Amino acid sequence: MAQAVGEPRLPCYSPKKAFRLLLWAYGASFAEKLQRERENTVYLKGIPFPENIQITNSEALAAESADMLVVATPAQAVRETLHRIHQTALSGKTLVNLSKGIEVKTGLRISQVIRQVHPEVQDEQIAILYGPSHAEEVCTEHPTTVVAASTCLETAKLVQDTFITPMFRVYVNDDVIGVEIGGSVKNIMAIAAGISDGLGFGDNAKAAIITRGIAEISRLGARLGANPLTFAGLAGIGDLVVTCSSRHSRNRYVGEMIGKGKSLDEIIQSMEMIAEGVETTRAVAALSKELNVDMPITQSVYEMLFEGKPVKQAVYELMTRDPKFELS
Ligand SMILES: NC(=O)C1=CN([C@@H]2O[C@H](COP(=O)(O)OP(=O)(O)OC[C@H]3O[C@@H](n4cnc5c(N)ncnc54)[C@H](O)[C@@H]3O)[C@@H](O)[C@H]2O)C=CC1
Ligand SMILES: O=C(CO)COP(=O)(O)O
Repeated sequence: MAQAVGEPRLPCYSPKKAFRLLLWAYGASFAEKLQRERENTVYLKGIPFPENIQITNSEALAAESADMLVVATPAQAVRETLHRIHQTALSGKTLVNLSKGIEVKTGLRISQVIRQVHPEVQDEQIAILYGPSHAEEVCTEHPTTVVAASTCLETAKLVQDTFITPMFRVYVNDDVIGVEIGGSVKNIMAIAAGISDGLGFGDNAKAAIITRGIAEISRLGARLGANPLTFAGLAGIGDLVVTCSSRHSRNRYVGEMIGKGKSLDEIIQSMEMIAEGVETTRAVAALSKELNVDMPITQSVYEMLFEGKPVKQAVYELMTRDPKFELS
């Protein structure tokens, strides 16, 4: 974009931080490819790695040499990945989770999975970094805001300090439950929003999904002990808006293809990347039943994805439920 004469120049490019980064990649051949090409041509083509990133396929090396570990595998793979790390490697270290989802086989949030696999890790060592942050925009330094949550504010602030740049603004929160529920359950709403797009519905329908979606997310969060205000924040409405409206969203894409009549299997086969909302729909549909929390959009997405309910029938059923009081 042309810059107007006299307009102050934005300090667009963040000063590089002096951290040494070791990226653990899944699969030896993928790790070698990344190290050789110095670029992730599969996921972020055209973005060269900064010089301070090295790649490894050794989880032992990655964990032992780090002061801070960042977990960013697909949610359902966090458990098996952490199992490969020896407990002594985590002593006194901060673990930052980016992975968004609820584990299907246990119904646990990712911080709970971390604690279950590594009981020696204390809650105070764990932080969650969530928010509206598509990698495609972060890596081109478009302004992005996220939230670092930990039960220990010092840990949240350490993560804030570590990740913040002029184009990547990090807030802190102590509501781990709210941040994890907001950032994970929004993926189900993104599938619903995509289905709406695939059916050719418009802005009214999208706004309805976002608004009734956050109501549903808040109900589940409140039942689990979250602070309701967190859902007005970056891992609540922020994450929800971006995922329901972005062209980068994989979950919205899955929904759009479902809305256009494709089967879930063929959509997933055709994708290189993970759409967390699919498995999280399974987990949250079960959790909402177990906890007796009314989550009609989640239930409907579950029926469309896994029980073959026709999309138009699902929309009709959602729209003709008993009339309700808005704030219930
Ligand atoms: N891409 C994005 O913009 C954002 C992603 N996230 C979250 O980060 C997590 C990862 O997302 P992406 O990097 O986008 O996914 P992706 O699908 O692009 O990459 C996932 C990575 O996990 C690896 N992987 C696959 N199976 C694995 C296994 N069994 N064990 C360990 N690693 C395995 C793959 O090799 C790949 O490098 C997800 O939970 C996502 O919701 C959060 C914020 C933004
Ligand atoms: O959580 C995300 C952005 O903040 C990624 O969402 P999608 O997986 O839907 O692309």
